[in-house]
Amino acid sequence: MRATSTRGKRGVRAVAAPEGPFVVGVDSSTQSTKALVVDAATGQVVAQGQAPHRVTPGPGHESDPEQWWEALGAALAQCGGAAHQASAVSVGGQQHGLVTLDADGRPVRPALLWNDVRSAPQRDRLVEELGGPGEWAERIGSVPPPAFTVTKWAWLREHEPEAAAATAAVRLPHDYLTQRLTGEGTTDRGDASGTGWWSSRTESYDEGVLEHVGLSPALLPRVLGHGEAAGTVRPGLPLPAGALVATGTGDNMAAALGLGLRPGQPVLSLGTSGTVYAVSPHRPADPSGTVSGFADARTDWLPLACTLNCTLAVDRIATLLGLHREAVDPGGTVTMLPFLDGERTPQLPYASGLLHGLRHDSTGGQVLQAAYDGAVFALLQALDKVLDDGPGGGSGAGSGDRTDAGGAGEQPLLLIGGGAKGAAWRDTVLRLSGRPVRVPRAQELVALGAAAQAAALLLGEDAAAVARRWNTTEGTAYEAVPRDDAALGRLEATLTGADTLLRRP
Ligand SMILES: Nc1ncnc2c1ncn2[C@@H]1O[C@H](COP(=O)(O)OP(=O)(O)O)[C@@H](O)[C@H]1O
Ligand SMILES: O=C(CO)[C@@H](O)[C@H](O)COP(=O)(O)O
Repeated sequence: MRATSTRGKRGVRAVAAPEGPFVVGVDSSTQSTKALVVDAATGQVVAQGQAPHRVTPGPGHESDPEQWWEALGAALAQCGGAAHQASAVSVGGQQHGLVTLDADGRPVRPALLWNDVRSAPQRDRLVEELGGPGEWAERIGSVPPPAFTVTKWAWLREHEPEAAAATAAVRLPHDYLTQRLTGEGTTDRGDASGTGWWSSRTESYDEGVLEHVGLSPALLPRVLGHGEAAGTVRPGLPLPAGALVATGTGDNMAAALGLGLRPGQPVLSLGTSGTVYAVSPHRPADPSGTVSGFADARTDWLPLACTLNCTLAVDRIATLLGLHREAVDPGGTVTMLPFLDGERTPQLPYASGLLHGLRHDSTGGQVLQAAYDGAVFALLQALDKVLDDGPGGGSGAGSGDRTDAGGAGEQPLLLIGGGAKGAAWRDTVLRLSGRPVRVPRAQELVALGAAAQAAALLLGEDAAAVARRWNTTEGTAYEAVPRDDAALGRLEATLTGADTLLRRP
């Protein structure tokens, strides 16, 4: 396959002396916090740091929010003096997590994370009790999967009523960190749209849903408008006191900003979660529940499908096989559905991993390749639905802001997230999608998007325009290869054939 490198005049890897001012972008995601100090003029990353998070193993996935705050301090400390010169900061964070705070602003219990599927029974009940999938899609914009905050709050009330009763404030991960910086309870429309209690129809909290789950709106943060400031950094924190704090947003919305996405441009992100999404001028409302109808961090929409099993699941299979993650072999008849955490796309919260088609001559490398194939297959199955979403029959249809790269079928998939660094991931996406792929050279697109949001607030610009000015999509382009329809057919047949097994609680 042929690869070509694209390079703009002022790429994010420019080596010229920074012009300033400096801004800080933060990605507080599932596995770690990453902080970038960025030159607002050029997008050049002048310093960066990263510190890990602990996630509980087992049926539930939880993390202590205090630990995210400590990780943010550690990541900023690694940035050295540059962080102390920052004039603005913004925080992108993993979506959906339920952070419950007491009257003193301290966590009542660890946060329930997006990939914790224990709330699947509460989810099923909520969808039924409030009018069914069609009503949820029309009213909220999404049929909530067990990832959404509303299902986690329902789980908490049922399983730990004393923790729910002690809760004086409910926050999302990025809200929690923003509040630690500013002292103010704020959020943005992008992250709010993943709670299940923010209506994309009215663009406000849905009091009917909140009443149904016994949550007072007074416990929720104020939803800031696009471009509004969340506040300023308080004294005594690991950033300059008085620096501006932008709204922040969910990690996928931040990456969309970081790429300066135009409507219709598809993105495939390979991290703890796998996601496929595109910016759209149309409000999504998918009653099948495959596409979450998120708002983006500006004034558009972000139809998105998300899998629970992506890089961590494939790395786990590699470890079980005793293989390096790149040690894949082509060919063979093995199929794997690597649903180690249950799955959200397809909607199989009770599923576990499934291996099929083993023969005497199957190699370990083929089994590993099958894990990559299964993870990518789940994402690609949802991609067409993501791109078809909206009344115009395509996420870019009717938009004056449409990319000039031609029809949706010809658009390269932008491949981002930690997995985009790996050849096995990239080759699997090329082989199963049949699409051209582009891997931006800039690697931390969530943190870069948050930095663009901070720069936009500081300079009075639009955040996506800032990212475009920074040339963040510059990178290596890979030509399309013929799609491996045989492998896709085997996966489809395994998924259909094992349906009963995969649905069993
Ligand atoms: N060189 C690499 N090749 C392939 N995968 C990689 C490489 N480096 C990191 N990863 C993968 O990236 C994942 C982390 O991606 P990231 O987007 O940072 O996750 P998250 O934002 O969910 O915390 C790890 O689980 C790991 O499997
Ligand atoms: O649940 C979703 C999106 O709906 C996830 O994409 C989370 O936002 C977690 O992201 P990562 O930590 O994997 O980046």
